[in-house]
Order: sequence, then C-alpha cells, then structure tokens
Amino acid sequence: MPLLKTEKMSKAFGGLKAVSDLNIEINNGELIGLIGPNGAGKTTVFNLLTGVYEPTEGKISFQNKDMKGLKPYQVTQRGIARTFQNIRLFSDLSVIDNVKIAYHQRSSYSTFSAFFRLPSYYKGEEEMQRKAMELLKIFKLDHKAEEVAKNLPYGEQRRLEIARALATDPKLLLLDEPAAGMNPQETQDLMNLIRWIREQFNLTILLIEHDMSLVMGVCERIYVLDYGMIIAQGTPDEIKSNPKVIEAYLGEEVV
Ligand SMILES: Nc1ncnc2c1ncn2[C@@H]1O[C@H](COP(=O)(O)OP(=O)(O)OP(=O)(O)O)[C@@H](O)[C@H]1O
Repeated sequence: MPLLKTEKMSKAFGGLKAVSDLNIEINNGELIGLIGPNGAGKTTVFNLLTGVYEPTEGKISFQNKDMKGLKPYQVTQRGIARTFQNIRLFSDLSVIDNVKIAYHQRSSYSTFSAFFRLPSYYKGEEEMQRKAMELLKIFKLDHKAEEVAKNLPYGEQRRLEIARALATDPKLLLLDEPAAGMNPQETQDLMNLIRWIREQFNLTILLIEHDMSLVMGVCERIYVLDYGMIIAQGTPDEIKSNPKVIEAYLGEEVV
C-alpha cells in the first residue's frame, strides 16, 4: 500500500488547469523528485497535498485515508510537513523558538495546563527545549539557538526551515526547492543531509528542485510535470534520456 496516492488530482484556476489528472504513488521510505519547467504546476501540487487548495477533481489518500476537506494544520497532524520556495520562518523570533513553535503544534500537554502553568506544562516545556536543541545540533545550528532567525545567512535559514518541519514529526516531508540560492558546496552538503535525515527520521521525501545535480544525485524516482500533466516518470537515468523531457526542457540543461 503506498504512503501517498493521488488519483486524477486536478486544480483549475478559472480557465487554467494548473494540475491535470495527476496520478502519483509514493511508497514508504522513498525519496522522490518532482521536476518541470517554470509554471508547470509543481508548487500547486504541494499546495494540494498540504490542504492549502482543495482539488477541483480527484482524490488524495495518505496512509490509506482520504484527505478530503482537511485544513493545513490537520494535514500536519496527519504527518505531512513542508518547506516553502520562499523561506517562511518567524523571522523576528529566535532560531530555537522557531523550532519550539512547531513542537507546540503536536504537544501532548493541554492548553489548560499551559494556562495555569501546571507541572505537566513545565515538564513539557523542558522536554521541548531539549528536543529542539537536539534537532538544532543535527542541523549544525545549536550554537545559533538564541539568534534572531532573520539574521542567519541564507543557507542556514533553509536548514532551519527543514529542522522546523521535522519538529512536527512528519512521515512525509515535502521540500520546495531546498537548494534555491545555495552555492555548489552548500548544495552538496544539503544532498548529504537529505539522505541522512531520511534514514534517521524514517522519512519519505518528495522534493521539487531546479538544481538537476541535486535531483539526479539524490532521488530514486522522478516525476516530470509539464503544463500540469505528468509527461514522464522513472529513475534519474531514464528521465535524463527521455525525449519528452528533453523537449519540455528545450533550451534548459537537463543533466
Ligand atoms: N493562486 C493562483 N491563482 C491563479 N493562477 C495560479 C495560482 N497559483 C498558480 N497559478 C498558475 O498555475 C500554474 C502553475 O503554477 P505553479 O506555481 O504551481 O508552477 P511551478 O511549477 O511551481 O512553477 P515554478 O517552477 O516557477 O515555481 C502557473 O501558470 C501559475 O501562474
């Protein structure tokens, strides 16, 4: 049984079909790429999977359960987390608070105990602080825990966004252009990090990326979108030599 399945998932904006009859299946533990030229519909797919948009037609199932009508926070609680093409941190908060807020989204202590500052609240807070620091350590951001997020260099903000997504304890992680704005060394480090977190956190990952060296280097399977439709799917080698893909990317570098 696939972890995520879309059946004929479509999204129209007025007369424009941004996503058309999309059938995707992702199995537990896979690392999958979603690529395509500008405007192909990739981000719209992420917005559909995370409850930002409702499909105009079709169905999304996650862990064999229908996702129909779920709000983004409910999708997070079901186990899907994401990062954004344009980084969306709480830029005026500290690095560690950005992660702790994400823990709050799934914390077990009640608002009641938080309001009255009951012992369970303090225990919860301590535990959260400890876990947040552990996550920051993994992302080599622990020494910057108290810095204001917006003051971090760009590459570190991207890493923090991934750390924050992981704090919600997802089963499926959606990464929207994680290497955007990174230099080749940062991209290489990110590739290693993505592989490593998949193992450590038992994750399944779907990533959108324009950097073909990252996609081809890290993904096991790739879906190619063009004009909202899947025009090809397969291993990196199959995708690189697929004539439809080469045509869609005409004028752009595929390999
Ligand atoms: N909220 C919206 N309202 C109207 N049209 C939209 C909306 N969001 C996206 N679109 C259109 O849907 C199409 C797909 O856009 P989308 O952002 O999903 O593409 P993309 O593959 O992520 O592109 P890029 O690689 O440039 O980020 C585009 O033609 C875009 O203009």
